Amino acid sequence: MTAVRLDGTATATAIKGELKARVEALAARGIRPGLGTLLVGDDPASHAYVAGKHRDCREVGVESIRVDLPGDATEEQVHEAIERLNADPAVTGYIVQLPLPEGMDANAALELIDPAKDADGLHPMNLGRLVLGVQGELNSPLPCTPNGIVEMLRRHGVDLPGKHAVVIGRGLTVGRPLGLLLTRKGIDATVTLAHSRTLDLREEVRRADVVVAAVGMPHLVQPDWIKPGAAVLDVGVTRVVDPETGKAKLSGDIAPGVEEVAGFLSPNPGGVGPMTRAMLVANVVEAAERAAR
Ligand SMILES: Nc1nc(=O)c2c([nH]1)NC[C@@H]1CN(c3ccc(C(=O)N[C@@H](CCC(=O)O)C(=O)O)cc3)C=[N+]21
Repeated sequence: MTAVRLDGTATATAIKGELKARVEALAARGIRPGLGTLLVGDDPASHAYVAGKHRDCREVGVESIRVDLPGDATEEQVHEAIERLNADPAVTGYIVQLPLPEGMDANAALELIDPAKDADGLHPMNLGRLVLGVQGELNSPLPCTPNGIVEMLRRHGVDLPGKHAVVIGRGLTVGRPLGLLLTRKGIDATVTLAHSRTLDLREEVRRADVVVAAVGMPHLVQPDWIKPGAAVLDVGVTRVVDPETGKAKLSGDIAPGVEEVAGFLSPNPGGVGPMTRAMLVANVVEAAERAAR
């Protein structure tokens, strides 16, 4: 048996097509959504991610505004850049690309974002609304990766109500908010949020109907951990240098062979990454629609 592929690239393309129509409807009313990105430093992975976000915007007809600061920028300069993005009327939504350089306080930066322009859904007010809105009734932007995961499962008909989801990783951008989203009324999964101190991770994963691995430990999840037919989503990425060739390649958290046991598999790359970017554009379009009402 081979798992059905949860194709994030194709799903994201479909979502972007739907967003393009909504952007055209806004344009007809004279409204132009614009995504800003603030990137500090020269991490090559972060540069590649940000470039992808601008490419997505172009495809959908959303304006994009790029602010890059050098790696030795001071915290004050970063905060000033955030204030300028808050004030710029062309920027209807924006993100502060994480991680910030060592020693810089990411939480302090996130708190400065105007919650109405928070395209990542990571401002404390929007995270608070995610906690408060048990039924999703508060209409606030959702963190892009969790939202992309749920949307991918929904579009592939993966059944969630009452099912047991094991999320591995408790980070700010994936695991922690995903646990909240999956337990929302209407989604209704039963969630185990596992992490580096979980005692018997294999046993937890064995009981899962849905497994989301977002830790950044290459090939952590093995085929004999998977309940036959489970949906498995690979979110973590690690750059692994091949000792023989010296070349870096990307490795996910899911080991080869899992596709023989799982019912659905979201690969990495080509899975949750493109979905994350599509949901970012969706947040910007939704914020513009919300502001227009
Ligand atoms: N404020 C903030 N918001 C984020 O959403 C955020 C962040 N910081 N920091 C880093 C992580 C990582 N992230 C990815 C997004 C897309 C791909 C993606 O599209 N990956 C492609 C491959 C792209 C490539 O090859 O470089 C794929 O999976 O197929 C990957 C990773 C967003 N993040």
